[in-house]
Order: sequence, then structure tokens, then C-alpha cells
Amino acid sequence: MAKQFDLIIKNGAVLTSDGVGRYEIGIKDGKIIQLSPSIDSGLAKEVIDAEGGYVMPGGVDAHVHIAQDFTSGPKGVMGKCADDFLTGSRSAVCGGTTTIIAFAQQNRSDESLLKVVQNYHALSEKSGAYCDYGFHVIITRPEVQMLEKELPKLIEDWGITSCKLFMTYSSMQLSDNQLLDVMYETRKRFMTTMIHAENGDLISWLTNKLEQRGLVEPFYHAISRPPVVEMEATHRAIVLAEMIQNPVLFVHVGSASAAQIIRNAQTRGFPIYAETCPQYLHLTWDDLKRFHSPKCFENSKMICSPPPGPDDSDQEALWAGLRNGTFTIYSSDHCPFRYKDVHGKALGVLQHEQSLGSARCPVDQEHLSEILDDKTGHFKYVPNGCPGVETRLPLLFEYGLKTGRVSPERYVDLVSTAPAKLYGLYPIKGALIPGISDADLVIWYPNDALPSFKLTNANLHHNVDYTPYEGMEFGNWPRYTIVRGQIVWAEGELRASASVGKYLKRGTNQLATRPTNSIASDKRRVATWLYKA
Ligand SMILES: NC(=O)NCCC(=O)O
Ligand SMILES: [Zn+2]
Repeated sequence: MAKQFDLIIKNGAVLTSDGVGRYEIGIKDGKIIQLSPSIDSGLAKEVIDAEGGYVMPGGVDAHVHIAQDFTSGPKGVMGKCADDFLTGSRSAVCGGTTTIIAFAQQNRSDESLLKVVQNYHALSEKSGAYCDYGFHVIITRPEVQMLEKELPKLIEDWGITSCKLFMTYSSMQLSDNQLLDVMYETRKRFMTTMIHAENGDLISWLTNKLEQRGLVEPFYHAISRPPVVEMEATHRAIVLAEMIQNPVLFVHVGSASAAQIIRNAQTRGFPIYAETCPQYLHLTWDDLKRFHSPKCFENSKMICSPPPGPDDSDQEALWAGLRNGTFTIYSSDHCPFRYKDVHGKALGVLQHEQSLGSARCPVDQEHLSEILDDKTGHFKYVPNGCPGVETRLPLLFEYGLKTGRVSPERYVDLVSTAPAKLYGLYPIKGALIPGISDADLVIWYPNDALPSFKLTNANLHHNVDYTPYEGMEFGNWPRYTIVRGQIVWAEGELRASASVGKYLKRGTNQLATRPTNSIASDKRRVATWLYKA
């Protein structure tokens, strides 16, 4: 007789952003079809006993860099991502994430965003993926005609309803004028505008001054970007966004001062969304001196933009922001570069030597250890970014939920439900609604069932040769990850192939609130005349 369910999950503490309850979950054809206090095990082909552990919607990581080539154009992020869709999504599911949103990146030489997206999609189709995935688009050519023509197609044909704009990296940086041009177009189409807020000119100026003084080791990456660099750009972007009444999302917010500026705008009633990431809750400037000696080039492993805060006082403010709603979402900003790789962090040495005319030959993968062992290099040539798609959920579980810094409900909201809403995937993703939601789930170990362990990079499934969180203690980890009803990760083993993941067409921001009337009509801040017929 045909079974009513493909899979039943029994004895779990079912946790959503609304609360915790003892429910059993019935799954059929990739969907959740029943949630009730008890379901007869005989009705299912397969049963998982959660033994009292938390069962929650799968993680939605709205900020991952995968298969991105940053090499084109001078003074960009540099390097090439070490993870493709296969290895990046593999790492995601092994850490409890069932949906990722990656970046289709327009370079200045790309005349069509649609082409960019088609090419990027071909990469994901070629490698396959272990989890579902969608795309944001990075816009570096703010040409109004192109935007008018292509944005509607991106939305309708591809379900791409968000774009990322940069205020730094000269190969991607937009001027205020250009930011306004793009925001004016995205506003018309209810696209979510993501902003990387750092003052690129200030960074270049400080970098030159550091260079003149010979201060170029990895640590000085942070000194070239003190928190005020992020704070100024955040304030400026809010002024622009408010002027034309276009809600924006600040990605990877790393400093207390930027979080405060965002909080002020939210309190005024202007809809601003913000994201923070694990690196800003767990790292400080000291981590850029962590390896061997403060001058050791290995410290380049910790370079990301913006850098983490100078000390842990920023971290406390960011934890508060996660609790009080300043931060809407918590993402990884997984930006995977290998240390010993000619496309990775090693570029900090290789490009530096080339710029000095002292490049050693041959500069290839084989000779890299030899070259890196000399431990010289310049931070400005080091690709910016750290890996973290697999550690995102466990870190916030261990250091946020278990310590009481965030409630269990807030935890689910930050890692799954809010990103699903913000990026138009809810309630298919980020929820456990019978008959509606995909059966994307994470099941944790019951309390104290997993002996606590110190993380090492060998535990992880990305294609990167280090983790910034090496040695940190964990007492829990996703025990099962289920993507549309398929068990992809179980008790430390990958159980599926990369044919599970599907491309997701997304809707528009479901959190979007309109600015309050008083703020929308404040002629001191808003071009109120701009939208009058
Ligand atoms: N965040 C980071 O350091 N790398 C990723 C690229 C970017 O957004 O800056
Ligand atoms: Zn960024």
C-alpha cells in the first residue's frame, strides 16, 4: 500500500520564529504536509527520531560568494572564489543551510546584466548543487537605459529581485550620483538594494599614507579601514536613500558606529534593513596578528571588508543589534579564498613582488609554499573575504542561542525566516507551514548528546584551506539537514548528490514597510516632489 508520508520526524522540539512546541512533521513529495502532536510511524517510508533535539526550518544564507571571478579590472576584491556551486552548497548543507543566495557579478566590461546572469546560471547548472539557490545581481555599470530595459527581465524571467552596489573597490565603486541613478530604478520595481558601505576614497588615501610609511603587512588592512570608514558611507547612503525614499539593506555591517547610524534611521521611521555576519561577532583587529608574529603573511587569512572591530566592544553592540532588531538578518558573507593558491590570499605576496619588479619565477601553485614561507606581502593585493557558510548556524547556536544572547525564536528568524521574507522566498522557505512550505529542515542533537569538540578545518566541507574559527569550541552541530524532503546530511555524513539543488525564482521583499507619512513628507530630507505625477 502506498505510504501517506515519505518521511516523518518524531520527538522533536519544533522551533520556528513564532515559538517552540512538541510536534511531529509529516513530509511528502518535498513538502511539509502535516504538523501535529503525533503521527503514526507506520504511515511513513522513513522515520527520523529527533530525540528531543530542535527541529527548525533550514538556514537561508542570503550572502554567499561562489564561483565569482574578481580578477577583472584593477583594484577590485582580487582573486577567484575557491568554491563553486558544488563545493559551496556542500559546505552549506553540512552546516544546516538549505538555501543560498549568491552573486551574479557585472564587471565594467559587461554590457548586459542578463548575459551576466545567464553565464552565472550556466556555472551552477554545470556543477549542480546540494541545496537550493538564487542570485542577487551586482551592478557596476549604472546606465539608466540598460537598467530600464533589463531590470524588468531580471525580475520576471529570473526572479532576481535584489541588487548589490559598492561604495568601495575602484573596479566596482559607484559615485553618489550613480548610486542615486540605480536606486531610482530599483525603487520603481521594488527591488531590494543591498549596499556595501565603505568610503572607497578614504580607504585609498589611507592606504597610500600607510604605504609611504612601509606599513603594508596584513594587519594594516584594518588600519586602512577604521570603523569611521563604514560609518561615513552608511550615513551617506542613508541620506541618499531617504532623499528618494528607497529602502536599502546594509550588508556585512561590522562596526558599532554604523549599527548606531542604522538604528537612528530605523527609529526615525525610515525602513532600513541590515545584516551582520559571524566574523564581526567573533574576530577583532587582534586576529590580524594571530599567526606566528604580527608581521606574518598568514594573517592575511583574516582579511575581509569591512574588517572586524578594533576590540570586543563593537562585538557587544552587534550582539545587542541582533537582539533588538537593528539587524534584520545574519548571513555568512562566505567569500572563499584559499591561502596557498595563486588565485587566493597568496596574491598579496605575488602581486606585491610583481609591483616591485622582483617577482620570482616560476610563480605557480607548485612553488607557492616556498614563496609564502618568506612571509612578505601587501594587504592591498590580498583578496578580501573569509569562508563561513558552514559555520554560520553552529556559531550563532553555540554563542548566541545557548548563551541566551538571542532567544531560540530570534535565532530562527535571523538565520532563516527573516532572510526568506526579505528576499521574497517566504513561506516556501523559512517556515514550516503544512501544505505550503518546502520540507527544508535542520535537526540538532539533543542537549549534551554530542561531545563538545574544537573545530578544525578538516571538519568542514568547503574548498578552502583554513577556517577563521579554528579551535573554537562547539557542543552542537546540525545532525540532519533535509532539502525538500531529501536527507542530504546525516550524523556527520553527506548522503545525497549535487543534483538536489534547484534554482529559485524569488518574489519581492515581504518585509517592506513604507516610510511613515511624517518622514516621507519631511522636505528637509526627502525630495517629496520627485514622485508627484
Ligand atoms: N566582504 C569581503 O571581504 N569580501 C567579499 C566581497 C565584498 O563584498 O567585499
Ligand atoms: Zn561587500
